[in-house]
Amino acid sequence: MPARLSDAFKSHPLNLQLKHPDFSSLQELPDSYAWSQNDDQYPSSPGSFGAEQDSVPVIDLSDPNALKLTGHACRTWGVFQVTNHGIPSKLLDDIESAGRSLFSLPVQQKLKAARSPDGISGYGFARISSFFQKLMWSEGFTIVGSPLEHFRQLWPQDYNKFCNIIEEYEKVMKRLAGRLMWLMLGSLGISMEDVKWAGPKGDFRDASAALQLNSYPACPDPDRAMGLAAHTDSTLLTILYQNNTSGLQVLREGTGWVTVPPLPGALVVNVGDLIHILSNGLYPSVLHRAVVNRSRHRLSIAYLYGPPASVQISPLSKLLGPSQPPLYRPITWNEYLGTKAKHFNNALSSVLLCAPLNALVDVSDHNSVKVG
Ligand SMILES: C=C1C[C@]23C[C@H]1CC[C@H]2[C@@]12CCC[C@@](C)(C(=O)O1)[C@H]2[C@@H]3C(=O)O
Ligand SMILES: O=C(O)CCC(=O)C(=O)O
Ligand SMILES: [Fe+2]
Repeated sequence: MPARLSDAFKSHPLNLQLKHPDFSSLQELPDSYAWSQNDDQYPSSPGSFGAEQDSVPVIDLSDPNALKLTGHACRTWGVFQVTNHGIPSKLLDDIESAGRSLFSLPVQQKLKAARSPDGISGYGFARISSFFQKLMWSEGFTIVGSPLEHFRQLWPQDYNKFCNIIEEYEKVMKRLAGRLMWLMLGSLGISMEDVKWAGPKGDFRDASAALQLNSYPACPDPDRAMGLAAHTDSTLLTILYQNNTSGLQVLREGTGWVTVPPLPGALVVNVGDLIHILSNGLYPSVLHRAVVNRSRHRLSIAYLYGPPASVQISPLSKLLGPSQPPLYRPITWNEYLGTKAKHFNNALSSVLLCAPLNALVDVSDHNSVKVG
């Protein structure tokens, strides 16, 4: 029986089944949602006001320099936005309205499609909620494999229409993700023969993925609430569509939290932990979070892209040499998700092989490998 992404959490069930609130009925922030500095170990936003030059790179995929620009963005930021990506704006509108329709269903209806404690798909709080004392001001819906059964529960009449949108969205995102993989890896001098699991056509045919719909309702006390706590994605890369409301922030060394502004038609691409491992730390995964605001409902749709579930991911041999020993041990995607479920933001260091001394210090501004 080959490994399946949907089984990733079978041996890591979540013990807390949280009660789901009706956000719109809350006029005040309940204490269970009020975060203080201690609830999040990361610096709060000093911001980068006016620092025009310190903004997340935007890459036009039709630019002849896209390969170089992508490599540079991955080394220095771990995140960038792409334009001219070829995803039809109608499809982005459709997935946004599907998300809107889902989250505006009555709580009782949404709970019919609740994620089970050891499952990956369904409605609920973000999985990482279990690592925090306070609740996050958000709800999510995760799709791995067919959403048919859950959608039948949510929309007994219209489930087909929504299934078709998801299917189409996953199809085009898979293609874009493969293209982005080659821009990222190509920039490191990696080609098809170096990545056997990319398949005979190099199209990452057997890649797996999860689709995460995130909803952040308007919040009566946004400065004390957290939409989605700081994390890195346990993926090769993540392609994020955000509606016209800002909230995504990335942690930039030396600057603090930098907002990734929604640009009409653009998509955000994050470097995930598995590219961090593949690139032997040359492309560090980016720590990011979502904040909320007082007046606007925010939606985001994350396409979480990973390798075929049973492939062992390890630093690419072309990137290794006598002075570049492998920093990480081989690990499959499922195994990594299990590690994340146990160690959360220390998952990457738990895969670290004995660290050479020069990896413990900053070797350059942004290429440092953090331990612990
Ligand atoms: C394939 C994935 C990646 C997961 C777990 C599993 C399905 C849902 C993903 C997310 C989506 C929301 C943030 C995150 C941190 C979470 O809580 O659930 C992600 C997590 C990860 O990137 O670790
Ligand atoms: O909503 C956002 O902007 C971030 C979502 C995210 O980080 C995720 O789904 O992994
Ligand atoms: Fe994320």
